[in-house]
Amino acid sequence: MPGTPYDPADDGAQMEFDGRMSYGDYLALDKVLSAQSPISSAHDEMLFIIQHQTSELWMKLAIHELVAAKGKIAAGDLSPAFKMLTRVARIFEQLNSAWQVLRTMTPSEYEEFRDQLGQSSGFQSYQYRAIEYLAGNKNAAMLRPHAHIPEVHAWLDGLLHETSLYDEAIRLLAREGFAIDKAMLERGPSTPHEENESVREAWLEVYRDPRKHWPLYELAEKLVDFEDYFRRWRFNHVTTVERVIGFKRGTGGTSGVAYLRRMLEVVLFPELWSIRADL
Ligand code: HEM
Ligand SMILES: N[C@@H](CC(=O)c1ccccc1NC=O)C(=O)O
Repeated sequence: MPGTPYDPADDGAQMEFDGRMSYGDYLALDKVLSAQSPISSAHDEMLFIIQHQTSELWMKLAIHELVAAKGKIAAGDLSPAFKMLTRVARIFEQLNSAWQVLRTMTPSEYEEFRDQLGQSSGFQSYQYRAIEYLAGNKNAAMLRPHAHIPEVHAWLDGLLHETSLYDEAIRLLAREGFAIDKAMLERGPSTPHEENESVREAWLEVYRDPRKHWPLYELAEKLVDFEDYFRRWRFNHVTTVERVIGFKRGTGGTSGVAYLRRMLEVVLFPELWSIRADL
């Protein structure tokens, strides 16, 4: 009715929360929204903090999905693993779009607070390292920046020594009857996977007759999708870094863009890429 302000309570909206769980209670918004504490007076520092915090939240979900997907592959229960891996790819798609927000920050704006960051850097993101370990990019040297937080170090060390998502896919190939080298199956999982002929042969067979091996074929494509989006994340990162700090050294102590370009060469699932030339 004109002139009468609408009151959603008339429609049944709950308006009182004494003793009842509210939206903010459930989501612990008191904690989440009080965790942004800029250390400078630069306007863009809030953007920088929120960009990283939201990335870390999405990474938390990606880890949750990757751990579960690995378990499902190990159990031979592929359908739920497919859903989880699709979700991980979508998370990376989301993180890839998010760079557009950060890119609105110019070098001059970043320089207003960069010095205050000290030696902190995304290089020390333990969730990022966890994702790399889960995917199979195992490098024990990356544990060192976490020695000062024993629980985090122990968690990452555990992931370093556990099988990766790809190790589990290869074990599944063996269980499905493909002739996978024994050494491949028995290797300690704390070193990075290196391209292996028996694994290549197995995936080739899968791709040459998808209908016969549909679940493995679908698994392979989910893995490729994940790696595809992950590569795009690395590329977006290095391009944003070049745009914002050029070829300056990183606060984490690395050469910066040169280091990140080197990381673009990482291949998580080499056989799944190399067989494409033979199909
Ligand atoms: C203006 C924005 C950014 C700049 C200038 C920047 C710069 C850098 C640089 C130079 C490095 C190399 C390590 C070092 O510091 O020496 C690095 C690593 C890293 N950054 Fe960023 N970064 C930015 C935004 C982000 C964002 C939004 C994230 C998301 C969480 C992120 C995550 C990482 C990760 C995970 C690494 C380690 C990569 C690896 O070791 O492969 N960075 N960053
Ligand atoms: N490595 C960046 C600093 C940086 O980007 C950063 C610093 C603290 C927390 C997160 C960061 N993001 C990604 O590396 C730089 O060299 O400017």
